[in-house]
Amino acid sequence: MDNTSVSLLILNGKSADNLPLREAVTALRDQGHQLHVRVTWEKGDAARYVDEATQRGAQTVVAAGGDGTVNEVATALAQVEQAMRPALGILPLGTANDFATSAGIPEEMEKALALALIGKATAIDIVRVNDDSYFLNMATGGFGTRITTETPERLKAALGGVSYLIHGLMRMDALKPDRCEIRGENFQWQGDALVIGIGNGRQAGGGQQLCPEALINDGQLDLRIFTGEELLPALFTTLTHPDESPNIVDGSSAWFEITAPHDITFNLDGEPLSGTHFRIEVLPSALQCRLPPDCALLK
Ligand SMILES: Nc1ncnc2c1ncn2[C@@H]1O[C@H](COP(=O)(O)OP(=O)(O)OP(=O)(O)O)[C@@H](O)[C@H]1O
Repeated sequence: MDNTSVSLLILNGKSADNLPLREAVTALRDQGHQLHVRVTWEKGDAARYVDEATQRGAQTVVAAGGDGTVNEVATALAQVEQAMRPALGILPLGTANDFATSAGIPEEMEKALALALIGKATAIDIVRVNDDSYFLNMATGGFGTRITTETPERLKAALGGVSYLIHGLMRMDALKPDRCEIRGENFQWQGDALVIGIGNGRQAGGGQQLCPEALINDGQLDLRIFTGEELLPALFTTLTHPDESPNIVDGSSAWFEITAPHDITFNLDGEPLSGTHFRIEVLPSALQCRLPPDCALLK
């Protein structure tokens, strides 16, 4: 890529007041990059800015925010005609940044922005759920009418690790195992599931490796089902001694179909989706993403 290429940076408004980012943008502009910055106010703004980027013929759209921002930008990019689709760059500015962290994106602002603008673009998979929902990193699902997909902001800031995972994925008091059937290529399972993790990427919930072997360019999804009655013992054994846990079922497939008599709520990189039937399907090599050369998520 040359310095005359056009890039558009979509910045989550929550992170707009960020001096290191301002300095990094200035530094890259001084190097000759045509970099437009757009700030979001609410859901839907990212998609509108991706439209603008496409109309400008931008080579790159940078998602500057957390996993939810990356998801919104990636979802919008996946719907752009392939020939016109800009590459995705990522600037981690969220609370958890699970995708960026596991992909090895630098935390330092200028390095991350340089990678997002001029790093080598690699084809990666994105995942479609039913007709029009997508995720790039991970879908986590469970039963319970009061399942929340968002941790209250202050709690999120105060808690890390497992506490965040538990609160972020689902509220303990609402979670109960329930019957479901999961099918994939050469995979069939029926039973009481407590939590279902389907990974294109590896980690969710602030650093928890739910699908530790997942790769984002292998055309496959990694599935991990937590069975058993209670989340805490299951999670504890899983996260500390995954090989010994009796409460885990693993699978791998390019698609999974999940059906249940009662509503399941899936958290798709932060976006909730409820229903009794889900078809979750990998779209191989659907996005070009600027990633570090030694990215652990690439095969
Ligand atoms: N100006 C804004 N203020 C508050 N929320 C916003 C704003 N602009 C967009 N959003 C919403 O923020 C959500 C995405 O937040 P994002 O995931 O980037 O941050 P985060 O929750 O801190 O990240 P992480 O999931 O990595 O912890 C989306 O639902 C988006 O619609």
